[in-house]
Amino acid sequence: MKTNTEGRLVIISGPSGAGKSTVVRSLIQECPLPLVLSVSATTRPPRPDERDGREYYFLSSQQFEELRRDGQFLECEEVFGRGHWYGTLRPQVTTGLKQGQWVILEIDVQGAMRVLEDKDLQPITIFLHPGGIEELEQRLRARGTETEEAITRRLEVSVGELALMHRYRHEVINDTVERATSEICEILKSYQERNACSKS
Ligand SMILES: Nc1nc2c(ncn2[C@@H]2O[C@H](COP(=O)(O)OP(=O)(O)O)[C@@H](O)[C@H]2O)c(=O)[nH]1
Ligand SMILES: Nc1ncnc2c1ncn2[C@@H]1O[C@H](COP(=O)(O)OP(=O)(O)O)[C@@H](O)[C@H]1O
Repeated sequence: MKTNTEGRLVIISGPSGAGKSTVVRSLIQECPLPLVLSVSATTRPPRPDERDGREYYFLSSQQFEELRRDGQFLECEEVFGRGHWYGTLRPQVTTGLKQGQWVILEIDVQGAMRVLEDKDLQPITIFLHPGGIEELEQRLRARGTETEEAITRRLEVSVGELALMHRYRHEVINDTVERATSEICEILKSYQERNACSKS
């Protein structure tokens, strides 16, 4: 049983372009809980506005493989099947939880399913999506970070991801960043209250 001295694990998934990074950034700023983002490792190249250690730890395939062999990943996946690997670094999670933080994993659906296999972790699971494929496509294009081929691939993958939405405890529509942030914050606060009740 989790207690509120221990921190919680929070998984936020959703298709590429749903607004996960934007909403998570806003959540960490606005929500009065000790939230922290687990910074994943990836072999994909950084986008122009991304910094090593902030959005991701950007690693070579060899560095990633070494960490994998060393058991440093809680889970890792080749997302989008294009040779780019992503993984949750175990120390990011264990250190945060020990310090009483609520550690957010912004990870894909397959990675989330792997984390759910560990019955001790009891993550709060949230699926974020923009309400429609057309909106998703528009946001991906507006972000201007992907090639046409990458956008097509991401939209193809999103169909499979949306089909697994029912595996998440909460579904949140990112219509506006402010509203989605507020809804997720309320969801998380409801768990804090449950934790407090289970202590008495
Ligand atoms: N399994 C897993 N997926 C991750 C991890 N980090 C990021 N992802 C997912 O990888 C996918 C691609 O991320 P990214 O390249 O940043 O593109 P974006 O989602 O379009 O911003 C998204 O679904 C992320 O949630 C991780 O550590 N593990
Ligand atoms: N509620 C929203 N309404 C309109 N645009 C949004 C909204 N949330 C995010 N965006 C924009 O959509 C694009 C994708 O958001 P991003 O956070 O990068 O998505 P993800 O991390 O899920 O791939 C970005 O350009 C972002 O500014």
